[in-house]
Amino acid sequence: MTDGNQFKAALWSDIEHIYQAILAHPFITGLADGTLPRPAFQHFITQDAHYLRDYARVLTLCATKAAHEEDVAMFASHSAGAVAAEQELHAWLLAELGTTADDAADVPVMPTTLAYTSYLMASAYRGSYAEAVGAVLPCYWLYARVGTHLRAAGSPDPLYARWIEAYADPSFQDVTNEVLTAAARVAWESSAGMEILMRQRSLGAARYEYLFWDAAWRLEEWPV
Ligand SMILES: Cc1ncc(CO)c(N)n1
Repeated sequence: MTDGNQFKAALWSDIEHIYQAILAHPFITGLADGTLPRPAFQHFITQDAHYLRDYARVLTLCATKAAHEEDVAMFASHSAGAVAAEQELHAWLLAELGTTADDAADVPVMPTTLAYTSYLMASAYRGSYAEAVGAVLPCYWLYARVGTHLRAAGSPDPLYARWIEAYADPSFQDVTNEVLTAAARVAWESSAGMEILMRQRSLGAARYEYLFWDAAWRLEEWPV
């Protein structure tokens, strides 16, 4: 029931402090200035490859729940195309890091990765279309914003620069804008109560986005 632009502004104001915390995190500042230790980057890419497998499934659930056929097609295409492009990038980065996507797939899914993908799965399976969109929106939005922010300075490390380029790329900005448009429309078509649930799902996902960087920085493993 809220106007689209107003709703987008509300969603961003909910998560902006998390975006600022991400930009200030040593993982991100290290990507930009090239000081991020390679093991932390490898941990991140390895866990992100696990993440993307479930993320693709979650996007198909968004497609299934969508009310409008454009949204069905959009989420199905992101699940198949956009995620595949990221997996290709990851396979290339893993090769440059001296390993392979197959070997990375054998590394256990670490606690934060499991928590985040479980959160997305639960939001999409159990929630409404609005809640499912709320949960996936920060995945797009924060990466698009982080990529754009980092591109301004680039990175002296060629692998980190390549990663930054992928998310600053207009194609990633385009898919993000498509989902923002869908989010604004579903809010407009939803009740005030559902808008609140959608914003809660988005805030939770944004918190996991922060934790995901932090887990890589800490080289998180299962303590037991
Ligand atoms: C954890 C995470 N969030 C968002 C994206 C962007 O799709 C990604 N690759 N990984």
